[in-house]
Amino acid sequence: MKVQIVSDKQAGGQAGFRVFEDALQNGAKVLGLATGSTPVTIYEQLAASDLDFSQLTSVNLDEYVGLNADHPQSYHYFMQEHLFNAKPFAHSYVPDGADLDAAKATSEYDQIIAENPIDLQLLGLGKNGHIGFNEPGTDPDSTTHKVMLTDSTIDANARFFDNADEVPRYAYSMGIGSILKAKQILIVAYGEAKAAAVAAMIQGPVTPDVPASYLQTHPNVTVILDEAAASQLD
Ligand SMILES: N[C@@H]1[C@@H](O)[C@H](O)[C@@H](COP(=O)(O)O)O[C@@H]1O
Repeated sequence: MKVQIVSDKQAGGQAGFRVFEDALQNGAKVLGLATGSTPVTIYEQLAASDLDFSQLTSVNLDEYVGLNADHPQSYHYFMQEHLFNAKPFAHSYVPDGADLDAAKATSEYDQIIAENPIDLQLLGLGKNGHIGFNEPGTDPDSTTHKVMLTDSTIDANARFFDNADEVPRYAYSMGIGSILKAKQILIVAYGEAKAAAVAAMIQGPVTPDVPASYLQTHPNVTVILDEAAASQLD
């Protein structure tokens, strides 16, 4: 894993932007995208750049089950606001949270990933070491699946909703196995609250207790951290 430590989120946005720029220069055609607060500064840089995504495909990691694409807290809506309005792709895929038939929604998404192998996958990191919505205990070979969110993830995401009762209890998420198939992975984390998960991801054992630790098994991972997120590394 290549670890890059930056001063703050703005510098992280620039560093992340350069990883995208290099990937595009090297011919990347399919970008795996993520939501959450962490990628926002990268999307600001991408949106303001002269990079052209109009011939590319994006594939997002996850979506809440039960939210329509036009719900302001859906990940569809987030992507529209933070990137796609400014930089439309030829095709953008996000799991269909409005489809309550989990077997159908997840198998259709696996088909999309199979047809669009991901060149660069962007990831944020959950405080409990989750990636996408792959909570601790998830099978490392998992493909797209329906996830019951943990209380810690519901609490962490409650800030985006009027109250915790409104946070959906389930999500569709690409699996750890799907994520590890990407040719290149960029994972970003900021702040003290992520420090323990960062140390476990990079220096701990590879274990289902820390889904992000499986990134140690991937040959091309870049990690961007601010100093607070890096503070528990040896
Ligand atoms: N499903 C998302 C993850 O993809 C994200 O990485 C994580 C961290 O979010 P944040 O970047 O806001 O800290 O939260 C959510 O659970």
